[in-house]
Amino acid sequence: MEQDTRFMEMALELARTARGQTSPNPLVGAVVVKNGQVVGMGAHLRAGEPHAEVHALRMAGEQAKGATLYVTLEPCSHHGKTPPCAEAVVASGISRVVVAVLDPNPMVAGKGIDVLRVAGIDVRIGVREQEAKKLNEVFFHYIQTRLPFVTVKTASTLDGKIATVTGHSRWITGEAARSEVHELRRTHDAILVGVGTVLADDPELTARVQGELYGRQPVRVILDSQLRTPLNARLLQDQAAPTWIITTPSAPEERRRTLSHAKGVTLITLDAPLLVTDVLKRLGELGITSLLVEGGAEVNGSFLRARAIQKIISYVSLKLVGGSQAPTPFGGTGFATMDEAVSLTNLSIEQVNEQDVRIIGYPQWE
Ligand SMILES: Nc1c(/N=C/[C@@H](O)[C@H](O)[C@H](O)COP(=O)(O)O)[nH]c(=O)[nH]c1=O
Repeated sequence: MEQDTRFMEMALELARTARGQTSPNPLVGAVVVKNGQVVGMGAHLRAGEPHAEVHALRMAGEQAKGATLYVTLEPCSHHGKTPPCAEAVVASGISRVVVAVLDPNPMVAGKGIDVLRVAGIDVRIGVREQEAKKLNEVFFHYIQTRLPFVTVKTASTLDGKIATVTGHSRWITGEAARSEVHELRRTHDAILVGVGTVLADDPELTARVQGELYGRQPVRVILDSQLRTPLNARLLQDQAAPTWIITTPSAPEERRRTLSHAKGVTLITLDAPLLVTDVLKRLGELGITSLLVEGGAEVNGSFLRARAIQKIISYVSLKLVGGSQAPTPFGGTGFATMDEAVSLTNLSIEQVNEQDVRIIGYPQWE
């Protein structure tokens, strides 16, 4: 029924409006329709606040009786921070529910649907299911693995360089591509770089618009086994966001003392050598559901080697800089043969402007 598709698209659009705000909860949108008229709508805006269905049903009021509810994720049936939505839907008098995708949370999967069907509500599942899954790729990954969904973002020239032989890198991509990266940062719980990038670029690793801080600031994670992060690093001065420095027991004691007193800094000590899997496990335990890895080459190479990347976002600037020693996006030991190269699926390739191309893909590990 194309009506169902049309109204589910509306619910998906509503869900997207809260992008970057709902972590660790999913993005959810809901629309209540009676006799072809939209009488209620809502989105889940922040964890702990009402779910999308509750907002939509409140707006519909009495008109929910005999109406249809479109919702992008199966209504919850367990008492989380808010009462179960499935019961609220039954109480509202809704007679039909269309769900895009079932909740992947083992605690919930299908239970919300059962509550609705037992109450005599007609339920249809799977309208715009692929879009609904993609919208919550982070939530689905985290709820099933308790590990952050890892996106690696790279920016390189057409001949694959992230800097010139002299280390010069500002800028490879233009304004439009770089402002997309700030939007990307805003939607992530944390950004991770290696201390090499801190020493080379002295980055702020904040989400900004026109140079000013804007929106929710991600946690900044620095992999720094020997605590080489300089005290005068910009990201230690601005108090713009927490900075977690992940180190090892062999780091010099006086560096540990100095850095642990720097404002906004938390030291996290893991066994040496720092392993990507240990880092991700700890970040997952600390509630990081989405991690944006911004390099450098060594860190990207270690994530590749560990097969710990869910998504790649690569900006390629159509310019050539040459230099056999100029660094490339993925360093480290690399794979020995082309057979081991990892392919990307679900590709999206778009020109950001006449100079920059954005390539998004999902590594196919198995
Ligand atoms: N050189 C470039 C990038 N470079 C990315 C990192 O090397 C920089 O350290 C990081 O963007 C600096 O972070 P900031 O201080 O918070 O702005 N990334 C891009 O997308 N395009 C580039 O041309």
